[in-house]
Amino acid sequence: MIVILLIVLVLGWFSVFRYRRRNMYELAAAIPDVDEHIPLLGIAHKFTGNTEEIMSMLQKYSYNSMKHNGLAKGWLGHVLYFALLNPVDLELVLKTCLEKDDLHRFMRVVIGYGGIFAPVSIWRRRRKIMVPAFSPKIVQSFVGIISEQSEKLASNLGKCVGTGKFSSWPFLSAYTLDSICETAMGVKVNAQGDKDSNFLISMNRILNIVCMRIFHLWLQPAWLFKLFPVFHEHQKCKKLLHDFVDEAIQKKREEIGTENNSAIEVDYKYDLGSYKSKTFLDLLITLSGAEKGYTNIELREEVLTLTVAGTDTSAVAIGFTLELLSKYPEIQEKVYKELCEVFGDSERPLVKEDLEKMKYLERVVKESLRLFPPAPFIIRKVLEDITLPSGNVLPAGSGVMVSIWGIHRDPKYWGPEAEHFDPDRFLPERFNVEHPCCYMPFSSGPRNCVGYQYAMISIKTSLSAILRRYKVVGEPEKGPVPQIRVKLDIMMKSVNGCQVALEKRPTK
Ligand code: HEM
Repeated sequence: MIVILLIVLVLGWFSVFRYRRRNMYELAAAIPDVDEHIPLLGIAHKFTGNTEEIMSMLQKYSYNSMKHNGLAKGWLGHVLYFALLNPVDLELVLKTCLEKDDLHRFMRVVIGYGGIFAPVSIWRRRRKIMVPAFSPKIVQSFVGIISEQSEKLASNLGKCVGTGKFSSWPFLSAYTLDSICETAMGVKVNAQGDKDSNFLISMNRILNIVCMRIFHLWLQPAWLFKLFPVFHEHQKCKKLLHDFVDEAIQKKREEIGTENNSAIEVDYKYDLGSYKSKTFLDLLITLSGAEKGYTNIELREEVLTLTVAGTDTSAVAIGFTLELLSKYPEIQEKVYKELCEVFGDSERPLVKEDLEKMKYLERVVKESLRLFPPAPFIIRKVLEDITLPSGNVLPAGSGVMVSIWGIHRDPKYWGPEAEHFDPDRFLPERFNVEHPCCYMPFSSGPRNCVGYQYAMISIKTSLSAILRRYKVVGEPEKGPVPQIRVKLDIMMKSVNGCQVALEKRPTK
């Protein structure tokens, strides 16, 4: 009797649930599926594999969506998602659906309401404060620090010359972390000098755990997550990151106080006193209204956001570019020739005037970001029904996965050679994509990446420091389509950790 009652109750609840969402089911029915669905689970069972398999599934769905004019749907259990890669439609989505998808909540647990993951109500004010801190003039004032860190990177890589293939990832992520921490907080983390840097280890580990939570349903509910040993590791890493940033904020507040009293004290542990240009932390304190502005917690959230948003993304871009150049030696030689023209016989570090002269390197980086965008998917929430220019309607309550990966490889916009590695497609006389959203490694619309100029400076500076000194060697690619195995680990990363070998270039 009790069993029958339970079944009736469950069926009743299920019918009411479906009835309330009838609008969603009706609208979804008009849009093709990305894959075969099974009852109740939809396509959720396709995401139980490792991070490489998950990435390959999302690539497959991007290609399937391409076949349906850039829009197809998939149910993850009761949650409806769309894979979108039509530039006209996605421009509207990125302009109007500003709320991030619920999956971002696992990141919020770690870094709070910093810009990139914040709900719209909080994000608006934070974005207004963040944007002026990234003005071209301010970003260019960081070239000195970035160049110094790039020289360190090149010198560290020197230890791997002639040792055969090695993973360049640990070198690259230590470089981007050091650069970000110095420009964001004015703190020398020295991850490049200390491969056991607690900050770097904790950041990598916590991102890895967050990724596991996103894809492993059993780690999602907070109460259940606490029962797993990984929870304690998560808390330990989080505490270390928070304490580190809090201490830097405290020092900075004291430093600003001392500066106001016109006596500058040097803190040797953090090296704040020797710091000439303003850090992002200084700027955020000032731009938010000094003492009446951000609280220490808000500052921590913003600084952590910059650290997370700016570290792996740029490191991934540098790594993919190195791997690509190792596969296409003739393209690498053209880069080297350009660097010889810019630097001549000198071994001097890069200065900001050099950046504009590296036109070919810039095209190589752009092409690398097109084929291997570090953030290949953006997921937004649909709060109200939205009619797309293509005529389809996305129902309220669904999520949209904008596939940057897909749009960058769609032959409809990039021609039959869309997947070829061809940096010269970015020559001004050749570049003629029909819509600006056909190329958007840094996203588009009001929530696009504020750090894109910073990223381009960091990527070009480090690559030039490496490629001036070393020839990057790999297995030459047999055809024009580069084959690099990728995985989704918050960012899209190379499975082999950007393996290359290095040969020393002759000294001038
Ligand atoms: C190659 C390197 C980078 C790539 C590919 C990249 C890409 C992106 C993407 C796709 C977004 C998401 C936008 C959206 O949801 O529409 C984003 C947001 C953001 N990025 Fe970057 N990024 C890079 C480097 C950086 C750097 C170096 C910084 C800071 C120093 C940075 C700071 C941010 C911030 C603060 C946001 C949040 C913007 C907001 O929500 O208002 N990024 N980035």
